[in-house]
Amino acid sequence: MASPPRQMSIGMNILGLGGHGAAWRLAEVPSNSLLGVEYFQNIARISERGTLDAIFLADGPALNGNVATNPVGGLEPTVLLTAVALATKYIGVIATASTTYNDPYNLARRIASLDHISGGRAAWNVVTTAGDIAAQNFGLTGAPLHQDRYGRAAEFLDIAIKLWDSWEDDAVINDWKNGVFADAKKVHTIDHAGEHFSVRGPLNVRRTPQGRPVLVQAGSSEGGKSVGSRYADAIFTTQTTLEDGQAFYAEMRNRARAWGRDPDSLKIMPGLSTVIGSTEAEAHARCDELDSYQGELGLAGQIAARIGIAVSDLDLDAPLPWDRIIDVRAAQRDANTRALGGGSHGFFEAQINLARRENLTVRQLSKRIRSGHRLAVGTPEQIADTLEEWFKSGAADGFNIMPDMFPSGAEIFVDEVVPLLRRRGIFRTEYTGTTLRHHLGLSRPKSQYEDEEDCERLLAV
Ligand SMILES: Cc1cc2nc3c(=O)[nH]c(=O)nc-3n(C[C@H](O)[C@H](O)[C@H](O)COP(=O)(O)O)c2cc1C
Repeated sequence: MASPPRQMSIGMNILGLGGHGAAWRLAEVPSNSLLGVEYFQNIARISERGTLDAIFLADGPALNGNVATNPVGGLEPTVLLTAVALATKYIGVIATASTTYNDPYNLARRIASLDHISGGRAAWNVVTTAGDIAAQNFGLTGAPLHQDRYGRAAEFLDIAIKLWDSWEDDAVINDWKNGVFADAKKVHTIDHAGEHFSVRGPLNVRRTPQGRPVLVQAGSSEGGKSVGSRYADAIFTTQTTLEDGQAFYAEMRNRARAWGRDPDSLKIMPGLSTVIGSTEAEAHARCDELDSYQGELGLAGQIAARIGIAVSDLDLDAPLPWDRIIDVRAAQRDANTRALGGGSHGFFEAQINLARRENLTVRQLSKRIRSGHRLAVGTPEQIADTLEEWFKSGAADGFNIMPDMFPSGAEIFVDEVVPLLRRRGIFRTEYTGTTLRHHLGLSRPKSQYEDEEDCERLLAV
């Protein structure tokens, strides 16, 4: 029987009041909407109307960014997404949480709770959290070294998966007449003793509707790619050119294969920042208006922050200072330094690759990147074209969309772009399941302890 046509996955990344740093200046809603749930529930309903796979919340345990010029900060994602899940029925909810500044038991429990409450729509975007500001909220002077962060992340994920598996699916018997609630042999301690953690288990939350919540991973350094290809169900990434997208996509599938995984079990979802207008001129006018609030230095400042060079050291009309860039990259690659303040290699590479491939000046580069991701400014057809191109040319299985402003940017995408993707046969016209794993085309994993049980049962024969 012919397999169903390959369909792309789409997440809606709710970055504050919009993916553009100046969104709050033209805000369609008051900035204190970020402290309520209605704003996020509304965007989730719009996204669900467009049969998107999930909404996504980035996060970090620090007040990052300049509070003098931006409404930075925000509600904690797992708490907020619980309220969003209750206001929706199908759309997935992806919460970002750090492996560096959490402990496995509590975080595994929180995400499992969200999966039960949402009826199997929860995902955890696994980050190790770059930057020194967060570190200083947890008794450290600076971000731990890259390889230390990812070493901890790998062990953290091992534990979280064991905890989520610690109740077998048929552990609960609920025989109230005879007073037997569960088969205790099917609720397992995990007895983990490792370099960073020791955790007894079991989890005090039963196995979730998805078996395990979906694991998303964001971080494209060597460590990030290793952890992502080994554990993640989906990768949120940031390539800015089609060539780099294709290279990353192929590399991650090969890495997954090397871990003994089916490469189709790993969905690659690059970010895309969008500014959409009914005409190209209208889209650019909308973008220029937003840009005018940030000014060229403000836009260049975002580039500077991600490459670890002061904006005052950049000449807007010149290319990036490649000699300095090479030094930063060398320091970054030196496992014993904390170049970029421990910042993201992924964002660093994404920016310099675009600048180098197209020989862009700083000013030109700053017009092509928003929130660290590739920026598409144009009509709904042009947005659908670039999504289709990346999807069909081996650069993406889906995308994490970051509209310039909410809610209008989400509405335009859902009402104007989604119908085009459907007509092209590359996106769903309706939900055919109720869990996020189903939407993403992922199977429901068995508990690792079932295998053990099966082995013991077989041995006992
Ligand atoms: C696409 C993308 C999204 C990210 N989102 C977050 C985030 O929401 N919160 C966070 O603390 N780190 C985020 N990061 C950074 C990494 O997860 C992590 O902090 C890591 O240290 C740096 O990433 P790297 O592996 O690219 O160097 C993101 C990185 C990428 C590439």
